[in-house]
Amino acid sequence: METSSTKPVIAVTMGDPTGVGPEIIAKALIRPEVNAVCRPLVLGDMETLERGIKIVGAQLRIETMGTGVPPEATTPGVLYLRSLSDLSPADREFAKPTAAGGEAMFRYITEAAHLCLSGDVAGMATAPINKEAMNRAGHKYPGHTELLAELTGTRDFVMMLAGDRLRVTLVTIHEALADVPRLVTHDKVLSTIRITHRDLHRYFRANPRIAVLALNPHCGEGGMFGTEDDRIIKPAVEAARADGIDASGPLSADTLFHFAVQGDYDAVVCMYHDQGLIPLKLLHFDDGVNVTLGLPIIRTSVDHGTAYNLAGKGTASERSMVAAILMAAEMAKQRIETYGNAT
Ligand SMILES: NC(=O)c1ccc[n+]([C@@H]2O[C@H](COP(=O)([O-])OP(=O)(O)OC[C@H]3O[C@@H](n4cnc5c(N)ncnc54)[C@H](O)[C@@H]3O)[C@@H](O)[C@H]2O)c1
Ligand SMILES: N[C@H](C(=O)O)[C@H](O)COP(=O)(O)O
Repeated sequence: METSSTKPVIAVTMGDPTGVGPEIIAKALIRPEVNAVCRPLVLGDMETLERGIKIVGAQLRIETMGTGVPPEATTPGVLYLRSLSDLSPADREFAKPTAAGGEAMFRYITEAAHLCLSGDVAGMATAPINKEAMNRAGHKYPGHTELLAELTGTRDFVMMLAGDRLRVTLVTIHEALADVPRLVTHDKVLSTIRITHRDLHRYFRANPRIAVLALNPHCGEGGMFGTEDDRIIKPAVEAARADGIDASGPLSADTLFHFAVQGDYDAVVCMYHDQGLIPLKLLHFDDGVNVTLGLPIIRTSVDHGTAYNLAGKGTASERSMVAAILMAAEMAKQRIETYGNAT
């Protein structure tokens, strides 16, 4: 069990074996700032990780662990691995994800979640997966977020993408744009605001200032460009304010981010995926972190995908992977200090 005196163990899932995950993990795990604050335990495939280490030229050797976690005094230059697959060369061909690879991705994620729930590790950080391949393996989830919500029995959860100048949370995630107006309901907006407030308060700052975006241009212009802002979003913000949450909105999305990055808000609640992720990745593509709020476990992730055009070249940036691991370790430290344990 984690205690405040030890560096937290963070499970790092390898993700898609045909993407850049193994390479950015190898690059991240030789970074001194990572090993200074946590003990990474990689969940993945031995041969795929060996290949990633070789491609990036990292001074790392793999030490496999059937059970257990890395020792409190980890050895520099060691990648501690729980090997959970034995993929064939055909399933490890760059940029050609397969169903067997999708099954392996699913296994890495589920094992990491179980280790978090049992308290064996303090949190998890995920490398990118190919959702379509995981679906081809029979696991019908839009991504990690929904799978982890099911594994942890979480009904209300929120995707947050965070950098040091901007944090966005999403009312709707991987939905067709045509479906968004129907999915932006009073309860969903209010629940997103509440979870954003609760977890920002828990992990990042007291009484966070939360901006809530309008769905329509210029907040619907009095109904000329849509009525969801007045009819649905405004009452939800009012209900959040009645809870004592410092929420403002609905606010016009085209100008709000200018003020948010100046520090006027601690988070921006966005109505749909690209409304929030375009400005976030414009500003923080290199160092942004995807955090799943509302779960009983700590989960962070890179803010990018499998980068197939870079897979095997050793050129993909590890900065977001590093930021995700560091954020998971910081959140775990906060939790251990507050509650005595990380789960
Ligand atoms: N966290 C995740 O699991 C996650 C996130 C987004 C997309 N995906 C999946 O990844 C696959 C490809 O998606 P996509 O092409 O839309 O997005 P992508 O992020 O893989 O690629 C978009 C662009 O960003 C570049 N890029 C991505 N990561 C980079 C890095 N670390 N360093 C340098 N450049 C980087 C890529 O080279 C590409 O030019 C899809 O299957 C998608 O579902 C997974
Ligand atoms: N929407 C995320 C992004 O653009 O980075 C990404 O698809 C990850 O989703 P999951 O963490 O649920 O796989």
